[in-house]
Amino acid sequence: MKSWQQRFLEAHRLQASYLDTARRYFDPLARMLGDRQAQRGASLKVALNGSQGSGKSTLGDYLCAILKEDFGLSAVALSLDDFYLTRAERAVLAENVHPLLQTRGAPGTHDVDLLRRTLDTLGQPSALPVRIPRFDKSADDRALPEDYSTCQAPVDVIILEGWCLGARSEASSRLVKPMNALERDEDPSGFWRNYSNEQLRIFYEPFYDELDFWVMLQAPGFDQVLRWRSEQEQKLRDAVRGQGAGLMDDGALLRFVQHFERCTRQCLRDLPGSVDVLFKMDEDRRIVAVRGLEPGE
Ligand SMILES: Nc1ncnc2c1ncn2[C@@H]1O[C@H](COP(=O)(O)OP(=O)(O)OP(=O)(O)O)[C@@H](O)[C@H]1O
Repeated sequence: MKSWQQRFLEAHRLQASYLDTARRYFDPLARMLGDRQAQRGASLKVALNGSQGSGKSTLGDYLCAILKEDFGLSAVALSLDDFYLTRAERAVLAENVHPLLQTRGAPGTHDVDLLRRTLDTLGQPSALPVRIPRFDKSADDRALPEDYSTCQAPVDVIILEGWCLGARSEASSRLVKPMNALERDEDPSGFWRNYSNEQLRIFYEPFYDELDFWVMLQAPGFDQVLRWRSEQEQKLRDAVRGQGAGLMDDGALLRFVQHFERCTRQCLRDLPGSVDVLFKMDEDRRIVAVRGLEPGE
């Protein structure tokens, strides 16, 4: 095992078996990204979609590490979650558009313009390090600029991961029937989901055209997403050992996940056919099928 791999496993508290998966699937993906970047001769912007808890940020970090250590390329991984509108901006939307927009998550609660500017800046030579926004989930607000991370540009490979990255607007006829209790009880007129849908059409879809390469970690289904999310919540509870004020119980978690359900289901249904590389996963996050890439030995 290489020393950077050892550091990676320790930092992510992963079993060594992650490296078996990586050797077979993620190393060939890194090679592919390196080749694409060389062909472009400029920054390669990679989109990584996967439902909540599917392993996106872990994969993003792994790809950055291998691209740097084994391929000598500069790389950075960003999360769409770091580009949520501030709490105050969402309060204005909640007041003026729909109360559900106070909750971060659905399309319409990201600052797509800030995201686009950040990615562009990371692709251009710059004398000063580029500042990358960070969202503080415990405060439910964007962190102060002095707490942003920084990165030296230009970056060869920029990886952007997000659970709704790639979600597209739908025909309004598909929005009529509520998908869950949250939509039925808190958005009976459908105004919230139509607003979100319009945001996808106007802001997110044009942004997708600026991304060069698409990867998806496909969960086995939406029910699994809830299970993964509650596992994560349990780990957080264990980590804070009883001081878990602000952490969600099962009812709160179910309501929270319902904010994401429509887009997550849509991505699971529609994205697999259009991404460059697709990894299908089982409930233990084992890769059971792959498309768009020749697995290694
Ligand atoms: N290939 C894998 N095999 C086993 N466990 C994994 C794998 N990838 C990630 N994990 C574990 O799954 C959990 C979720 O991973 P991660 O945080 O990367 O997911 P995510 O998609 O970024 O989640 P979120 O959307 O909630 O931020 C972590 O505990 C991580 O260690």
